[in-house]
Amino acid sequence: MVGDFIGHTGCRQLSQLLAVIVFFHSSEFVLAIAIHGRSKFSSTSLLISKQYIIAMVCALLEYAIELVMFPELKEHWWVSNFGLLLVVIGEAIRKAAVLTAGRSFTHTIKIQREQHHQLVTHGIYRFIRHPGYCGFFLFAIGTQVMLCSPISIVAFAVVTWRFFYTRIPYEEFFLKQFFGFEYIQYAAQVPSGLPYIR
Ligand SMILES: C[S@@+](CC[C@H](N)C(=O)[O-])C[C@H]1O[C@@H](n2cnc3c(N)ncnc32)[C@H](O)[C@@H]1O
Repeated sequence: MVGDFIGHTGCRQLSQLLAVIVFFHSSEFVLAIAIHGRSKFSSTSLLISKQYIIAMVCALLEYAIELVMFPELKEHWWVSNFGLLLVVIGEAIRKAAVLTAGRSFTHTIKIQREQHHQLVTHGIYRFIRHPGYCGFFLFAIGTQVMLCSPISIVAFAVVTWRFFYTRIPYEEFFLKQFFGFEYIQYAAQVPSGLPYIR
């Protein structure tokens, strides 16, 4: 019934979106529990905020309007498949970050150093200072490229970039307090992993 209304293209692109979103959030949740334990569980581990839901609803609205008014826009399969590739690369980078940093990777920014908190500079952190954010950035844009939604591609890129533009200096303020010169030296040598963020 719904399939008849949205057609083959809509069915495929929306089911791909649902699959990657469900995989992203459930794997973040499972990894958070595996690494930090059930006692540290909070809804933050699901990474679903009000702003995130609003962004996704707006993206779905754009998709629905374009699917009806400009259906040919959604038929650019090489664009859509490139979006899926971005999603997969983004996921791989992010999960590599979570697994490499282990207990040092928390979903909320630590403002006080905990005993187990070690500076991580190996694995993927040798090449990028913020692989978790870089991965999410690619993932978020990839979801909209996958849907061939031009407005949401730009909106998701701008909104996530702005979010990390303020979050990274805040996070690094505390990392410098925790690890001092070691972090300053590390930050001077390794790029953030996000465009135009030093
Ligand atoms: C959501 S994680 C994100 C980590 C990192 N910004 C990234 O994108 O992969 C945030 C927590 O990771 C910690 N953190 C960030 N970089 C770190 C590093 N290189 N070593 C240890 N802890 C780090 C911060 O103190 C913060 O509490």
